[in-house]
Amino acid sequence: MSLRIHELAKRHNMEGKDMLALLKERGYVSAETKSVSSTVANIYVEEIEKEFATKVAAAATAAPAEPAVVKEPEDETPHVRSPHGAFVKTKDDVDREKAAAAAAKAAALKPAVAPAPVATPPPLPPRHVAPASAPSAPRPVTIPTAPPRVAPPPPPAAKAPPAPPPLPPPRVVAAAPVSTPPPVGVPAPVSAPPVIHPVMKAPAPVAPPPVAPIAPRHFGAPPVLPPLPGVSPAPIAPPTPTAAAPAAVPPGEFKTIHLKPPIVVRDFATALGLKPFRLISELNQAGGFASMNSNIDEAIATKVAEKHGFLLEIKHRGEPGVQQQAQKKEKQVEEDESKFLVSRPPVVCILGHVDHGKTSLLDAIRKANVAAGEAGGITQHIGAYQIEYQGRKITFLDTPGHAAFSKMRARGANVTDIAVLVVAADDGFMPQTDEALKHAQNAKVALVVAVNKMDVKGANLDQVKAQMQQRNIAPEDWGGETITVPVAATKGQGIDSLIEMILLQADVLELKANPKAEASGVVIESQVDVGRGPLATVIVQRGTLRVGDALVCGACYARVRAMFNDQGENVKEATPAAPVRVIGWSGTPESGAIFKAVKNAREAEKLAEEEQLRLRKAATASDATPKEVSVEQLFANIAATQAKVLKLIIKTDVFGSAEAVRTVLEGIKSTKVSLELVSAEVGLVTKNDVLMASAAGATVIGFNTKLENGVTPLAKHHSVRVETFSIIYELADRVKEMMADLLEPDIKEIKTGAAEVRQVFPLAKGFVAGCLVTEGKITRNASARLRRGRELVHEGKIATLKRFKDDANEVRAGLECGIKLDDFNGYQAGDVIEVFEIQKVRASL
Ligand SMILES: Nc1nc2c(ncn2[C@@H]2O[C@H](COP(=O)(O)OP(=O)(O)OP(=O)(O)O)[C@@H](O)[C@H]2O)c(=O)[nH]1
Repeated sequence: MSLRIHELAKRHNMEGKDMLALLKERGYVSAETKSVSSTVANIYVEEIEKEFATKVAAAATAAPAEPAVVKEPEDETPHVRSPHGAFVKTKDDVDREKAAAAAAKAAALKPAVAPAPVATPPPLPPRHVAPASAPSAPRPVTIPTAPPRVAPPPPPAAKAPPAPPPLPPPRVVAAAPVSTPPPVGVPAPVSAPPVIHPVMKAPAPVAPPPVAPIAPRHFGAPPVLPPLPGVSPAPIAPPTPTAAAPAAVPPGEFKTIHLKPPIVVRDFATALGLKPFRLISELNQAGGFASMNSNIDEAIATKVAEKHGFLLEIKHRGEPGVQQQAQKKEKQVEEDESKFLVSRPPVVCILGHVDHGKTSLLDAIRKANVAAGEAGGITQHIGAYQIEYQGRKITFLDTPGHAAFSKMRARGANVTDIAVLVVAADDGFMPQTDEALKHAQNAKVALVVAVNKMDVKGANLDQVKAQMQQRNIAPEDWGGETITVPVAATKGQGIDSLIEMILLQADVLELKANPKAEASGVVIESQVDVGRGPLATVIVQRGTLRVGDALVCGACYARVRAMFNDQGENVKEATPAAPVRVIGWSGTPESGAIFKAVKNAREAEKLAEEEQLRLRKAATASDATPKEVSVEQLFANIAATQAKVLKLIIKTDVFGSAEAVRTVLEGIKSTKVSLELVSAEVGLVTKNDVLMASAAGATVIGFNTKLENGVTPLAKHHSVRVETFSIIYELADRVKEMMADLLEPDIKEIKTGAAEVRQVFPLAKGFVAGCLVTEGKITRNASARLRRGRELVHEGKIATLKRFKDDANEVRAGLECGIKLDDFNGYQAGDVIEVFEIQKVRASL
């Protein structure tokens, strides 16, 4: 809401430009505002209205006290202060003046103020500034000090003392400019405008201090700020507290105010002791648009604060003070939490080289547990399980063994407290043993080495220990710190002591968690279950996870519908280190991802959506980023687009397998054929996968998963290849074959036989070579070449093959035969005729 300046002026019988000047002075419009058709905000319109109303009221109440004015003829200008501090007169004032002047005239018998201007009709609006071009225009200003020129000689006042002397000199000075047009506006109007007031701004040098004492009598209460130059503000009007506060602070006496970003107009105004609208006006003048809840730029806020006599200190988050406070708070939380910390079971993972016995060891441990009396439930593979040994629990991550799972293993090591490194006693350290050791060391987890297969021939514990020493993980009995346990997994030997050592290590680590905290933990693996939807096995690291909790995990969220332990039992809650399979996810969260419980499902969904958005943005941004391409790269890219592509849709049983397959496929390198994963998801191979493959020209690969009903006929109908595997090596080999099949086959020459020319026989037409077959067999119509020593003399086909006089289809090694090659006749004894077949073989990658 706003009002045009000229409209506002009209309401108050003012000229537009006067109103504009007034508004500018108040800071209600920008100093740059030039046009009266500009608008002024409603909030200021109201201020102006209030102000003018106050003045009218003040003037009205001041009227009865007026006689005093009569006694002060020198002060012909009973003043009301204009909204901007200038002196103005009300109609009553003018009437009183007239009466007073007449009385004075009569008394003083002195030629006085000319009545002429008074008579001049047009009720001059507020102006005292007469344009130079219109000197004849009726002027509201009369000069009391120079009356004789105009005034008709009035009858001399008998009793009046000489009147003029009391006139204060400034008034005379003030009068002078009247003849000069622009800067007039002098506070001495005798002739009066009928209405409230014109704006009469006293020029600085003119406005005299003597005026001051008079003013309050007629004063409303101008809420005005800047004290007029030359006019002491104090006696004129008690400034409003808000307006006065900033101006009251003398320079050098700055008070400091502390604010935290963002600096909001409302708060900032409160801190400065300003009314918000004043602050808004100042900010608007400084450029830009501010509203009550706008944030203010820190630099501008600092300046504004200084202007009002304050030093603004902005405390950013992360600044020492804030950080210290945060740390203190964190420490406090920790201290509070330490009260609730209780011992928790260790989380253990088993790492090692292929076939060194990880699975056997896990089985042996599980069996030991079963033997210890935990029997009953049918254990389920959920990626992790818990055993209880002598009343203490241990969580084992059931990690897969192949190198392809190294990514998951690496994450596994990060979730765990203790890594058991399995080393076969006969093989010793192998490449994957070192890789696993690296993961464990990077994850800074405690290490226990299980030297397995101690029962096999060739087991050499000392050799393994020596290798450990070389790797700076010397065993305890060799002066090092690494707990080393010899075991034979398949025979169950040493398993108890391995578990005891794990528990000992756990004691050393003093593993604790707060079961009362909000639940958080790590996803071990996830999959899609037909009927139950996405499932994820998680390990709770902190707090207690309960059915009904809302979880967020990256771009996925869940409301825990149900939870199952590794025995397949329905559980209502999971405490720290407990592995549980959670149902109720929106998708399949990634292995190794962190989940945490949040306030409610809505919050979880919101956070997950934000993450999805972030990921999408990141993907778009990376796609959009222009990359510098060299000419070589350009050609390489062109070649790449021409290269053959094998498109695959992968479906696996669990998320970890999908990653493993992906890793294996990434390992297939070829410059001729590239691989493109259209998708890699968890679940059954569905008809939808087939349709997608048909559209994309892809092949569907299932790993450890089955086909949905109807997939096979649909695939046949759409000529889509669907293949399933349960062994990852076979999958990799088959994919390599498929890739190679996309290439033109290589042509291979296979020598099938050779014959030596012994004698040359003339025929009716040409010659025939009498040969002895020296190797393989010679076949009619086979491709052949004739060599003489190293020289290739002729290449053609076996046109005629005779055994004695009869035609033969083939003649085997050790037999004699007659051979005629096409129309060749230049045989010589000793020549060798080689026979070969051309075969197309699968191209190499
Ligand atoms: N003699 C003997 N054989 C063992 C022992 N432990 C494992 N094996 C055998 O070693 C082979 C590999 O064992 P796994 O437990 O499958 O080895 P892994 O490390 O899990 O293998 P991946 O899962 O392929 O990495 C199997 O044939 C086991 O029977 C042991 O202590 N003694």
